[in-house]
Amino acid sequence: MASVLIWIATGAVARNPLAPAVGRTNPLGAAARDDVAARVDNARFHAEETRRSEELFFSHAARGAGTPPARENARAAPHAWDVFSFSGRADDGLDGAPYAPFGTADLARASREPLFSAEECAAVIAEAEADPAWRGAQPLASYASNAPSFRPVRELPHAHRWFNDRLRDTIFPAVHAAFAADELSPELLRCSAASVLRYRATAGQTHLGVHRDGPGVAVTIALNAENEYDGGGTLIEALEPSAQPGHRHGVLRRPAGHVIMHPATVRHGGAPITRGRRYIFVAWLFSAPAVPHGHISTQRAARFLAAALRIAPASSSAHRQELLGAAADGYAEALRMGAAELSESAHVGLAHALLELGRPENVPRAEAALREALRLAPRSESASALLARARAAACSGVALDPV
Ligand SMILES: O=C(O)CCC(=O)C(=O)O
Ligand SMILES: [Fe+2]
Repeated sequence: MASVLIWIATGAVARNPLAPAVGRTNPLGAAARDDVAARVDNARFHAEETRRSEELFFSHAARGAGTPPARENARAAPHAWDVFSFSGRADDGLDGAPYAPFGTADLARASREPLFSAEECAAVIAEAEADPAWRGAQPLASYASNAPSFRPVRELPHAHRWFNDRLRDTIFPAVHAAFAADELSPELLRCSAASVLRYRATAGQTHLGVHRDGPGVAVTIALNAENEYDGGGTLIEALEPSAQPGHRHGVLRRPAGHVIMHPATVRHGGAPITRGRRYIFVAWLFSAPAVPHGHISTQRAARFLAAALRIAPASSSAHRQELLGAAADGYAEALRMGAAELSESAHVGLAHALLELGRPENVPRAEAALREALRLAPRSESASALLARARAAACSGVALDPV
């Protein structure tokens, strides 16, 4: 599901967007809502997410007025960053244009010096490895089929404390310094989730397909030495054809303690490793005041679609059709809320829901949505696959076969 905004492995979307509907007799009652109601629901959802993040992770909001800024900025300044830029060609479809609040030079950043010592990185790995409770990626996400296993940092008490201190004295200031946007000032930044990831060649956990997270900033800390694995690194799709120095075929690879940051919504992935293990620490940050309406509505629609797809099409279940209708309405809402500025996901989701509904009259609308998705992301595999299915359905002129 490379093009769907799913934060795998990480719990960055730990809260269920359907949550506001829980407790109602008909959870679909909230599906067909007007945009004003949607905005109110989304704002409430975002406020809850912000509060949850403040409980789990350091933030200046939670610190309380008057607390001395211990070690503030001790490590953050002034690190040099390699800067990777958007192509500026909005029609090249490989993230040709930045999303607010980012600028054209904000495709990615990679540190020129380590921000963390090899010892503190090794301590994070040691704690994660001390207990074998690693988790696997969501099997449903097709881009995650060879994905690394992961441990949320909240399960690792020492790493959690370490990370909270580093958010304050290193990471928040570094993000602000690197991206220079008022919306990303340390006071406004929050962390939605953070995990240790482990790629392991012998276990077939070799790579993470291209996807989008977000919105916000993804911060990736390399935890182990580069000579402990072959291949690997953070793949930034839009960099692949680029002549900018400092990457190889779009892959940013750095020694332990270094940091790679990018707007979480740029199409990116984990490049395949062919030997050894690669450990990284990934944190997803967001700006507290901005309610990402398009994103929240997309996630909500995705839940309806996922619930529908868990019901066998052959059952001809009315509930399945109802869920698909709610998903299509939800994606349409997301598009009205600006979802397409962040991602092709809402177009892909809309088309998917329409095709699953199995009514020939929906096929042209699905095709139009998919053409738009492919304009935004020509390499989206899910959009291409669905477009082929829509065309086959249009030719046959009969109700669609279920996938
Ligand atoms: O392996 C990497 O550098 C990318 C990881 C990633 O994109 C993710 O965990 O969402
Ligand atoms: Fe990611």
